[in-house]
Amino acid sequence: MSKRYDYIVVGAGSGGCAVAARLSEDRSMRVLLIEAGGSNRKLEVKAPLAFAKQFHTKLDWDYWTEPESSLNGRRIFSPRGKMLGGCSSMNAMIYIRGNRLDYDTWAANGAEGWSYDDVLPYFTRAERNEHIHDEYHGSAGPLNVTRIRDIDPVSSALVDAAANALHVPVNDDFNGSSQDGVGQFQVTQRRGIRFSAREAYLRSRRRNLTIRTNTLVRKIVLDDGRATGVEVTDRKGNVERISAAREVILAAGAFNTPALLQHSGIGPADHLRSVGVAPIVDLPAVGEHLMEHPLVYLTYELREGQIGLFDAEDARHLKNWLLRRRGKLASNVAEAGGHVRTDSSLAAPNFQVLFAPAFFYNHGAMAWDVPAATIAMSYIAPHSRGRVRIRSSDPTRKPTVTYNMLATDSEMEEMVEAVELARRVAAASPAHKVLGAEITPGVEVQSRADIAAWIRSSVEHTYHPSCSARIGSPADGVVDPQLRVHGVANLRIADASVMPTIIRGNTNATAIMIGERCADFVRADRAAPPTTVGRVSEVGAR
Ligand SMILES: Cc1cc2nc3c(=O)[nH]c(=O)nc-3n(C[C@H](O)[C@H](O)[C@H](O)COP(=O)(O)OP(=O)(O)OC[C@H]3O[C@@H](n4cnc5c(N)ncnc54)[C@H](O)[C@@H]3O)c2cc1C
Repeated sequence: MSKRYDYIVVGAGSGGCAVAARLSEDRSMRVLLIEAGGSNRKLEVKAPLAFAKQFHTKLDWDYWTEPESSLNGRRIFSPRGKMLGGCSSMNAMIYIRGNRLDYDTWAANGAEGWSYDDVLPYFTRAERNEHIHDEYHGSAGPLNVTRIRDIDPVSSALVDAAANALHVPVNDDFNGSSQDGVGQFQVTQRRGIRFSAREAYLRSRRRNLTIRTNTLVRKIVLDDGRATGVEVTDRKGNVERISAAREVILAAGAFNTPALLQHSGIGPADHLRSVGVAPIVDLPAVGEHLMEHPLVYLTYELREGQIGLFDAEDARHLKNWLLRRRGKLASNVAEAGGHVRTDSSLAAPNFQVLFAPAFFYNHGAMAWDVPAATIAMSYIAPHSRGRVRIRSSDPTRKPTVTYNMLATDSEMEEMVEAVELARRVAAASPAHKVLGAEITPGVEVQSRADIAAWIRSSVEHTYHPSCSARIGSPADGVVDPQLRVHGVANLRIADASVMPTIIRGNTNATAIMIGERCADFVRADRAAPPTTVGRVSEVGAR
């Protein structure tokens, strides 16, 4: 072992930046933050509109699922940020925390200390909201939250149409007393530029916080049931071991965190043996229970007089953004939307609707040659679960990912109803004044069976993989409510993989909240007096 730190945090994404920064507030603690990717100082990271230009580049882990059995065997592209800030440097910047019911359900099902009232102080501690100053928001935290300044008239028309067609309120704060309704999204930006977890937590350098980029963690080093460090490959390909005197904290995201555990011998023992990894802790839930939000895109041509973001790459818009940080390049594409129910008897919204004044289809990989808009429906209360499993003992190979998306009939029923609901919005006033012909699914797709077939052939996801190393008992979970990995001392997880079930919303704010909480759990354990670890026994029984 070459170097010693008190804490090693693996992964500088949403959760990892938060936990590393908070732990290093105590200047006597030496913290090492290790990131496989490099800098996030790139135009396609900073300019909000450009986020999809990162896909399939070196900023992206570029995951693809295994063939999905309910989706005609399609393999689904799943980008993941590989740079400082992780996915918060790649995402669409929507700031949503989910629904109160999500957290209260976590707590009711055994995640003690994770009710909405428990987590709210951590959301507000992390937040610096430029506009809203009430008991639901923070104004002194590191994460800047604002609204885009130049919302497109198409987005505003779709908000009004949704309120009219669906009889839901216009809501200017989905993170306040109610998540229901439609309106403009809050975003993690500052003055027209993306504000990732790196900008939030790593801007001021601390002598006791070391950040190593372009360094891949291969596995956790275990010694007699304890995590004592990590094994890494540096940018030159050298393999090195680094030790942690106190704890190792995994924050490598919902795909790579369970993969790292499995490479370290922590996971379903039979599977580990089958790929040549010696099991050390048989923990069957590692990599199981993966959840994601299925998403479909309804797209429409715009009527004459509307242009949306179609001309955003014109030089004058680039100039406007470069000089004034305003205009179309500051758009996060999904500028507005909200939370709705396909069945009014549901206890909470089951869909997030997203309005974009642009043609956004197949992850932005396709273009339409006249101005267009998108109404996307994200299924925020799904049931299906997938899994993440390493495919070999080689830590440089990506694991297999299977979402098992829309595996139940009831989920497909709700998706079909969501498509019908989106069409009601498109037909309502004032949307019908800005939207022209439907591009996808297209007017010929009308029966429920045809809509379901279209969904199977085109559904994607909302980029929110979660729950693959969830809080739960050793039988069906990976970590306890203080985020300690079962069966291994000095090892925690602080990223989206610990969510017991996926929240009804976008997952960046929650991953950051988890990082904030993890730091407090670590600090509380450090402050606690040492407890005995031995047990009494009869001398003769030894
Ligand atoms: C295209 C896209 C759009 C999205 N839009 C939104 C949105 O608008 N709003 C929202 O709230 N959420 C959005 N999300 C989701 C949200 O950003 C993520 O859920 C959140 O950032 C996940 O945080 P995390 O800490 O779990 O993981 P990540 O942020 O993914 O961090 C994991 C980090 O670990 C690093 N890492 C992984 N393996 C290793 C290893 N072996 N060694 C060293 N480092 C490693 C990775 O490179 C990465 O930096 C989006 C995501 C994407 C990809």
